[in-house]
Amino acid sequence: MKPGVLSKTSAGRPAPSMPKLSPSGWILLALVPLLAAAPLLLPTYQVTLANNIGIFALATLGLVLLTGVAGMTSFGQAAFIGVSAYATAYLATVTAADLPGPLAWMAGSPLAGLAVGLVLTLAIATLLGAVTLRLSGHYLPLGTIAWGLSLFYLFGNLEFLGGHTGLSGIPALSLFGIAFDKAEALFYLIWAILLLAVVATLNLLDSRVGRAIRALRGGQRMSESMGVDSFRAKMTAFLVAALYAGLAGWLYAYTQRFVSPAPFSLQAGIDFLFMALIGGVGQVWGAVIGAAGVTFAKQWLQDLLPHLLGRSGNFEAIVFGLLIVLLMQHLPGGIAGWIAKLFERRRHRPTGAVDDVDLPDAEPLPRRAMPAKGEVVLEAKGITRRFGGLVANRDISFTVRAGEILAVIGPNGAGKSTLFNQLSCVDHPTSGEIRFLGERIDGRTARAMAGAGLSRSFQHVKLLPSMSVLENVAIGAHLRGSKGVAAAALRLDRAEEARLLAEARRQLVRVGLGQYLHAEAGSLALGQQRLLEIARALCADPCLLLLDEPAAGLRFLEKQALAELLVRLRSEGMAILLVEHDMDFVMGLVDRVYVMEFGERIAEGPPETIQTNPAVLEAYLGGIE
Ligand SMILES: Nc1ncnc2c1ncn2[C@@H]1O[C@H](COP(=O)(O)OP(=O)(O)OP(=O)(O)O)[C@@H](O)[C@H]1O
Repeated sequence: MKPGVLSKTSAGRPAPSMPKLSPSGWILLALVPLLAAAPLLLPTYQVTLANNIGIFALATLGLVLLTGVAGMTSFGQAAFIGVSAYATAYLATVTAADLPGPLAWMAGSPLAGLAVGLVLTLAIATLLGAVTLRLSGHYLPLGTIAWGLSLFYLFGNLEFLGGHTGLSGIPALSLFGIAFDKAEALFYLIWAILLLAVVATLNLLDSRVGRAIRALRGGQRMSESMGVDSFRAKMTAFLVAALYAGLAGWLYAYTQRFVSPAPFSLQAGIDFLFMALIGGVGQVWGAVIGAAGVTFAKQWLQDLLPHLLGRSGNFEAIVFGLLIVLLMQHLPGGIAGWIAKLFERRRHRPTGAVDDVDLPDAEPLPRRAMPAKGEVVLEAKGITRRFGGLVANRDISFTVRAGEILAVIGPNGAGKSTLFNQLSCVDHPTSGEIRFLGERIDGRTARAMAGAGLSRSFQHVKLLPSMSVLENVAIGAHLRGSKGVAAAALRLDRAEEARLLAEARRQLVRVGLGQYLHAEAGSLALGQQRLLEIARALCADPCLLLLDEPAAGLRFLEKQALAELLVRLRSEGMAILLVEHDMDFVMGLVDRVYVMEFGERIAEGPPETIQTNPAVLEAYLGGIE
């Protein structure tokens, strides 16, 4: 075993003697020699087809990230390719005299075409993203449709871009003295870029930023509460997708040596979505499979159908549509998803993220300064929350101190959830103040509070069921890392990533889930999922834990384990506030109880006095056993 590498014996499995190759590693190992030999063995016609597949796969890869992983549907991928292809074609065909003086050097330069194409694509994506990504629902798909349509007509109407006839006469690509004038030479360039993009995407998904992007599918309330900037994560996915489209556009211009508006139409944008869907939504290799599948299927239908149905109609589109419907019905995860299902023993990494390798024994992350035991951590001062005429919380005041557990109880509709939402900064009081470590926090965002040391769990468990337990918990440590997209794509984040995962493992061991690190989170029992949420909250290194009905749905032994954990956390100086229905659980555990009814306080004190308080017994109709 390598020094500095922990075996998985803590997870109950034997220590492997050498690092294992990931499934993607095996695919690459098999693919590289095949790709190296392909142009030498295949006829030029098929090499050209493979070049098209490579370019389509690059654009589809962006959609896999954007639509498959991050859950944002875009019809505009073809339009992004068009921007870059036109920029490349224009600069490749324009003469120096036609450009303004300082830009004259760009005429005929493929690298200038690449740079301008990428800059334009990213600038437009930034603008479009800024307008649509903050909006929920159908705004992004609609925005990309509008953008795809308008760009298509723009290309056709701009005189200097050749109008509907397009730009032709693009010279063969020549880079650093190497001529890419034949399909075979272009093949190596296209597939090298594609494989690099695949590896960069796999790396990105297997990182702190990648987890933030993948967490978008689990609902933003959860990820924002863990300190993830959802808008930034969306923008990252959007820009990476646009970057791949930009690269595809540059390659397209030099492969076809001619550009016109038709290949960048809305229809083409839809075709790219089909490629992503057929290949496998969320599967990085699905981009390659989808691009190849759709290209071959279209080719095959074009050859076959005229023989079967005659030459009078365009039947390919109809048969192709039917094939897609059938495929989606029978293989909703696409072809790559189906293959992954066949091969993977545990399907917990749909995006090809962290492989089942040992967790490095990393240096612990720095911890925040914790308040001294007894110090007031949270203070509610006269909180009132009105919904129109309804007063859900009226003049609520209490404190929670470091090393103390406070339970907020009350019958249904008492206003507990409303209070919890305000304390966790998801909602804000109509009047009154909330102070955290002495600072006023009402009005702040849940994300800001995650950074300040307030961490929470959810009444209805919010996790990413197809992600591993370890990765789910590592989302909690998001703010304790700082490496960005480039570092992740280039694998320069490994030391930090090791520390984040080691922290996630430490918290999982702490809550008693140490043997489930690599299990799919969705496969855990509800009680274990609640513990996972607590481990995720602890990963943020909080000084205040807000737990929303943590014992709901738990079996007796699970409740006992949870109570033991909370007692341990309290003894370590954690301030804990829990909203709970389960009286047995609360009374045996907490230091103080705050009882609400109809939005108001009816009692407050230690469990012993609360249990015999007449107002409380009355509120609970029948009393507490
Ligand atoms: N967004 C809202 N708009 C209008 N009324 C609301 C809203 N949220 C809560 N309420 C009302 O506020 C009151 C308190 O609701 P709340 O969900 O806080 O109670 P609770 O004690 O958490 O109940 P339960 O134990 O059933 O979850 C209820 O009458 C509820 O209908």
